[in-house]
Amino acid sequence: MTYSYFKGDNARSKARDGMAPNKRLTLAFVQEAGRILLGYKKRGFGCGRWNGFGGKVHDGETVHAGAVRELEEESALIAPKLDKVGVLMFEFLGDPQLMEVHVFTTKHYSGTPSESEEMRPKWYSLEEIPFKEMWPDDVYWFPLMLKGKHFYGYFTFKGMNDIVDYKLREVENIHDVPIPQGPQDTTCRG
Ligand SMILES: CNc1ncnc2c1ncn2[C@@H]1O[C@H](COP(=O)(O)OP(=O)(O)OP(=O)(O)O)[C@@H](O)[C@H]1O
Repeated sequence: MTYSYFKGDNARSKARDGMAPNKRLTLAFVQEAGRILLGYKKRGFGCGRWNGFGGKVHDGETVHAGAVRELEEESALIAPKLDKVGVLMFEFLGDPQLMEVHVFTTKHYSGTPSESEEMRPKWYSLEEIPFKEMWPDDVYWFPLMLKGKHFYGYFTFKGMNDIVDYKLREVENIHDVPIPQGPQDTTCRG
């Protein structure tokens, strides 16, 4: 039996036999009264979409530390007190590796948003969030995040644009949510 353990965060992730460990990523949103900071992804995964700031958690780094680091690298904002509010799992049909995205928010930061090689930041009023130019899952869970709720979601994608199945629920405490390893949906999709 092969287990692979990750350091940090509340739960150890382990990979079942022969299964690739999840890709762990962060996603951080800075909010102010009536507005939210988004970044236009200039390259790589999600290129051409508006999103929060984040990226891969490094080996030996906690998820929280990864979120703080990525936010600073991509937006130049320093926010050491990010609150974890959500976990989003993404299955891309045909890919045995799940993406595990840890979502954070904060209203406390220092610095001025500035463009990085990866992201172009812009404040959006809460009425003008550009969902059509964002990942298609965002429109489902953003309302929970904006209401200050904790949430867990599992989205199954076909390609980069189509959600073929999803589950989303509000949770009492995001730190107690078990994180699946490997695709969970056993439905036959022909
Ligand atoms: C599928 N639906 C999705 N919905 C909302 N957000 C999504 C997402 N899928 C990925 N994300 C986020 O997109 C960023 C990618 O980051 P990504 O560029 O891969 O990471 P990182 O900066 O480490 O990359 P490089 O080192 O430049 O390769 C990262 O915040 C991640 O949470």
